[in-house]
Parts: sequence; structure tokens; C-alpha cells
Amino acid sequence: MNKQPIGFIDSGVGGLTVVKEALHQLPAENTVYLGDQARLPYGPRPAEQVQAFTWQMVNFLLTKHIKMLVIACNTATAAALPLIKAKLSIPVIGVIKPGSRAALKATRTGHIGIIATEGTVKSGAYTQALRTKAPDIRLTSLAAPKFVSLVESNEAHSPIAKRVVADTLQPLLHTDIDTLVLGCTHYPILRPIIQNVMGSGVTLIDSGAETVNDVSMLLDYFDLANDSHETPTHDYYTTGAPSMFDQLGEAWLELKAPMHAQHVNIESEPTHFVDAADMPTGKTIVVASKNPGKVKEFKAMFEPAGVTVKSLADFPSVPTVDETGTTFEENARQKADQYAKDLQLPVIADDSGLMVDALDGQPGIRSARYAGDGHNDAANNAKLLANLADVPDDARTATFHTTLVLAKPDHPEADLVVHGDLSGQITAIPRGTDGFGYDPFFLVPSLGKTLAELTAEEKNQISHRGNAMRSLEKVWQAWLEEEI
Ligand SMILES: O=P(O)(O)OP(=O)(O)OP(=O)(O)OC[C@H]1O[C@@H](n2cnc3c(O)ncnc32)[C@H](O)[C@@H]1O
Ligand SMILES: [Mg+2]
Repeated sequence: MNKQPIGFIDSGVGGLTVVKEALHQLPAENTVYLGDQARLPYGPRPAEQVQAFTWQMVNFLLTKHIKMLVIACNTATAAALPLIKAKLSIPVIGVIKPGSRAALKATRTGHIGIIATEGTVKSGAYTQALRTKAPDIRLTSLAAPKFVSLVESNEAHSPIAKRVVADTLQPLLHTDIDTLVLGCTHYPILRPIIQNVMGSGVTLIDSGAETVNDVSMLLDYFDLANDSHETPTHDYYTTGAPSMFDQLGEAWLELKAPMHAQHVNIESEPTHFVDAADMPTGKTIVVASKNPGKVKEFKAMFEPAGVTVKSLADFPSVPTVDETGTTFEENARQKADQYAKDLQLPVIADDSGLMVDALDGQPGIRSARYAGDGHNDAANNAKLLANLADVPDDARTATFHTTLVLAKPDHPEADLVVHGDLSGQITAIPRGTDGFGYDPFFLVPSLGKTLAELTAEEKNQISHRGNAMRSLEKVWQAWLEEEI
């Protein structure tokens, strides 16, 4: 007895045509499904990209402890099945061979038609699978790239669908094809229209449904079937919008209860096979910034200690957290706490800025948008100079400040907070070309240079951010390892 779920992956909702058959043929099995709707369609993508995306889906489903994987997508099967099969220790089943077998069984004229995505047609996977078994079989392949979007946009029963299907299948009419392989798991949703266009003399082969026969056989062969009498669970995940997934899925599977698909982000999953033995033993921390300069600095600190560093660029769909606090610390906490909660990973966030004494600490937390929303350094500098026009040299003192906050998911009380400062003076004339922001106007009196006249390394030795990082260096490891 094995209660672990069977995993199904597809570029969208099409793989549900396989799940439908699985629910029918294998009603005791637990299932987990992932549709990569955010990156659909797979059909026109290069094979290497389909392989990378497929690995990301597989790596996500492996975290659900699946006992068997069904690649319920012809494009992904064509591009990645052999690679994935070679690496995983669980049985992996694609949709192409079962579909081919059924087509050979069905044909009488010896002429089989195949409709599929461009990627599947180009791969020649069906031709190869069919010719291996029947070298003399006659085959006509046709790409039907528009069908996937018809299904995903819930147009499968509309008059547009009828027209598109009729136009696309035109080249197959008036041939002696008596069997047509629906070589994409989305296509069975269009089955009545396809059948109508092809006529009743043509047998349609649903590659996905045929696949479930193999799943059933392999469950028995490997003694993996679930013979418990508990009510099975069916979990659905999509990288796209769950509401759309639910709508299409509930209708197709004729569910009585709501589907409740969950949104997931798989973009940070590895794009290749990850051997459990190669998994980083350390932890992951996310830098709450897309600024590559900042990310690089944090990598230099964390990675030598075995910590994987990611940034917001690795999680494109996580909602942006606004800075609405009144202090650097409030802003940094806000970002760290919210991103940690959303990503369920430890996060480091920072907030920094320039405080000018003669301006009562302005621009302060508004440094990035001093001259208005957006990050316009030139406009910010111009406003700063104008406001300091009447202030004598010795009164133009200022401080750069950084607050860094490390947060763990759902435990804001355990935040680790460090600060760093750098004192200096605002010059009237800009000097130097390095750095960013207010650097050309920020004079470090002990060096007689502005920050823009220092190399990145020299700046880091004395800067507010460098000082905060040095404070953090002593304490972050203990904090990260501490269980809460
Ligand atoms: O929050 P992220 O996306 O990381 O980017 P940001 O530009 O808002 O970055 P900060 O909060 O760290 O900085 C706020 C502003 O303060 C100024 N600033 C901060 N550190 C600076 C430095 O080292 N040199 C010059 N200007 C700096 C600069 O104008 C920044 O846009
Ligand atoms: Mg900021």
C-alpha cells in the first residue's frame, strides 16, 4: 500500500484531461497537479527552455513526495521525458508512447494523422514512436498552435473555436486518415468540435487518457497502488491565476466541490536535476532588493558560509512592499517582515538615506524620491543644492545612514536589526564619477574626497552600508541558525 500522491505536470489545464481519466480509472489514488499557466504556451518555445521549465515543475512536485510522475504534456514529454526518466528514481510516464500505441491499434487504413503543438511536431517524437513499431505506417503531422489558447481562455465552446478548428484541420480532410492522435493534452477539451470537423469515420486518440492505462499498469507492477479506504486528496497548483484555473478545471472535471487551486511560484526551482546529496545543507536568504550591486555585496558575506542568496529578481510575482514607515528601521522592518511572510524564507531588507543637519535631517527616508516619485539622482541632487544655497560650508554637515533588518517568516518579534552611519559634508560642486545617488556631493573630510571619488572597495571600507554590514557580520550566523 502506498498513499503517496501521483504527480501530474502540464503547461496549463490540458493535463487535467489526463487527471480526469485517472480519477475515473484510479479513484483510490491521491493526486497532485501542477499547471505552469504563467509561462504558457510551451509549444512555440525552444526545447532547451521547455526542459528547464519542466525541471522546475518536477522539482516542485518532488517536494510533495510523489510516488510516480506523469508528464501530462506532449511538448514537455517530447523535450524532456528521457532526461527526467534517466534521473528520477520514481517511475516517469509521458503521453506520447501510450498515444502512439493506441493509434496503431485503431488504424485500418494504415494512415494516421497527428495534431500537436509546433514543439511536439518539430521534435518528431510521434513519428519516431510510431515508426519504431510500424516502419511502414503512413503519417501526416499538423501543428495546431491556436488550440491551446482557445482552451486556456475558456473559448472551447465558442463559435470562434469552431471556426479555428475547421480552418486548422482543413489539410487533413479528403485524405484516407482514419485515426487522428490528439497529440496535446489540451485538445480533448475540443474533442466534439474536432470530431465534427473530421467526421465520424475518424477515430480520435486521446493520448492523455491512454496514458492512464500505463499508470495503472505500473502501479501494479511496482506495487505502488493505494489500497487504503481513506478518501483520496486531490491538490491542484498553478503558477497563474487560481480563479481561472478553478473555473476551467471544475467544468472539465465536473467537480461537485470547489477545486481551490493554489498559486505557486516555481521560478526559483532549479532548472535541472538536483541530487538530494548535492542539496545545499545550509539555508537560503532572500535580499529584498533587485539592485544587483546590493545583492552582490550580500552574496559576498553569506555565500562563503554556505548560505544560498536569492533576490527579489528570483521571485518576479511576489507583490512589492511599499515603504510607508516614518523611520529607516520601520521601512526596513516592513519590507523584511512582509517579504519573509510572502516567500516563507528568511529575508534581509535595508533602508538607507542621507540626513542633512541644516535641513533638519532631510531628505532622510525620502532620499530616493526627494525631488518626486522615482529615483532621479540628478533631480534629487539639484533640489539638495538649492535648499543648501545659503548654508555656509561649516554648517553643511550630513550623515548617510543604513538600517539592515533580517526577518524570519511570521516572527517579526525575532527580527535582527543593525545600523551603520557615515559622517561628512555636502559640497557645493560635484566631484567624481563613481558611486550613485548623492555620492558626488558627499565629502568625507578625513579623506578630502567625495564618495564618488572612491573605488567601490574604498567606499565600502568606510560607508554607512559597509559599517552596517560589519555589525551584521558578527551576529547573523547565530541568528539564522536559531530555531524559533
Ligand atoms: O530599496 P532599493 O530597491 O534597494 O533601492 P533604493 O534606491 O531605495 O535604495 P536605498 O533605500 O538604499 O537608498 C535610498 C536612497 O538614498 C540614497 N543613498 C543611499 N545610499 C547611498 C550611497 O551609498 N550613496 C549615495 N546615495 C545613497 C540614494 O539616493 C538612494 O536612492
Ligand atoms: Mg529605499
